[in-house]
Amino acid sequence: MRDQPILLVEDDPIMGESLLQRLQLEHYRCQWVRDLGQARAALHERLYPLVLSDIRLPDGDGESLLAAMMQRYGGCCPPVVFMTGYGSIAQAVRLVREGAWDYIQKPFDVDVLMQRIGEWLPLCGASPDAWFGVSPASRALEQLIARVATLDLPILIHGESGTGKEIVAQHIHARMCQDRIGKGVPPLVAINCAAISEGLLESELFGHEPGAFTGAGKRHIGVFEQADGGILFLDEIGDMPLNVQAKLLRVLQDGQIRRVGSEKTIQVAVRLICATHKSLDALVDAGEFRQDLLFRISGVPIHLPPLRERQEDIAWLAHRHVDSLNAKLCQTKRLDPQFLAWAKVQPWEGNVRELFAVIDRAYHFSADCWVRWERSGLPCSERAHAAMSAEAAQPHERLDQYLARIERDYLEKCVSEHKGQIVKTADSLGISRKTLWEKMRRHRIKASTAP
Ligand SMILES: Nc1ncnc2c1ncn2[C@@H]1O[C@H](COP(=O)(O)OP(=O)(O)OP(=O)(O)O)[C@@H](O)[C@H]1O
Repeated sequence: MRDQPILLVEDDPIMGESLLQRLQLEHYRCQWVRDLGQARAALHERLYPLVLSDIRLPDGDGESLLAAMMQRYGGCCPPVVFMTGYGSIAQAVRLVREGAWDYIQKPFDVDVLMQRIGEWLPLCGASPDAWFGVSPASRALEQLIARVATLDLPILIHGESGTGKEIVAQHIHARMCQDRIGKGVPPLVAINCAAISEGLLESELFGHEPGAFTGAGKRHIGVFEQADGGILFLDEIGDMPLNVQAKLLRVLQDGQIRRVGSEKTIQVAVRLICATHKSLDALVDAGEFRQDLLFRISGVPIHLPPLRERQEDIAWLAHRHVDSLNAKLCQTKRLDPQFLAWAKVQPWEGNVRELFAVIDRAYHFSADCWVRWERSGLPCSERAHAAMSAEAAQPHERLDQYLARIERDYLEKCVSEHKGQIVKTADSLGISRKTLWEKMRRHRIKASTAP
């Protein structure tokens, strides 16, 4: 939980600085913004597990912040706690009634605030739980999937390539596993109907007996049997030939399969999730897809919008992907805000798959700690230039704060890598032990940061 930054909205420089330092001392990551406009921009970029905000801001107040958050996230609003002076307690109480998480009255003991943050954060599970995205469309999708994940209905997912259809199937499988803790892991078997030749698809689905056809030397267990008791994910179902569709329909009606070359029927219990990027209705009209099969497989139809229609997800997905690359490669790279401004206006025809591939390239080619659009190898349109200029006009973090943050992160990483051994850490950094101690004291880094 401490890996996710808390958003601090505070216009008073002394209060803001001291809260920032204290939060960092407690090993929380924190992003400090000074007004409502900056808070809105920050909330647009990523999802925070907790927002700690002054109730009175230079360009608005608690009501405007809460309204902006509600409008942005609907019922999935990240928890917000207001810091309020004596004169605005009535307002704070009203805000809690309207959906704020809590309030704390100024002046407060910072130790008490830290203790309460420690209590609030584990309760803030709703927001970091976002697994698909933070756009209203993604949050609505997550809610729908939460409702249908445990129902015994076939699911039909429609969406362009790279929108995350398989991710949805994996999530439903994970939910199924949670429900069956202690009873073994149910299988999840995926097959791409477009990638298998017409002659082999039937055998891949239902299996075959030895000698069933030329080249069928050994018995083969098909994916229906492999997925018995779990989930079968049939990707690109729109590409399934009509004769196989007829056999699939029979299996779905009876719950029984017959291996190719066998007379014996086998009962299977499989939760079916189908996916396609094509319009199955159009295929039905064209006589290329059976309408009765379409009725059977579309118990719950789910549409995944393309990434360009859920722009708010871009920054969230991009940050998550960089975080996972950092974790895998033990790096501390960050996304350049200009990258995000550029990314938001790209068409992303390959959707999330393309976004991740571009980030991979920019990440690996970056010469410093920044993941920049210039390293993506893609051109910059006029629209993207305009978006980047607008981003550049936003107020930025002060240089001294930025440098201090970078120094702290780097020292922490080095101390941890050297398992807290000061002599080795100082040697690796090319500084004296005394300098290292002083820096650690200034940044409140403990030698016990080591694992
Ligand atoms: N919401 C998401 N969160 C995290 N990763 C995602 C998300 N959506 C897609 N991805 C990533 O994008 C890539 C493509 O996802 P996935 O294979 O699920 O898409 P798809 O719609 O099934 O694509 P295709 O139709 O081409 O098979 C994968 O690397 C996946 O991890």
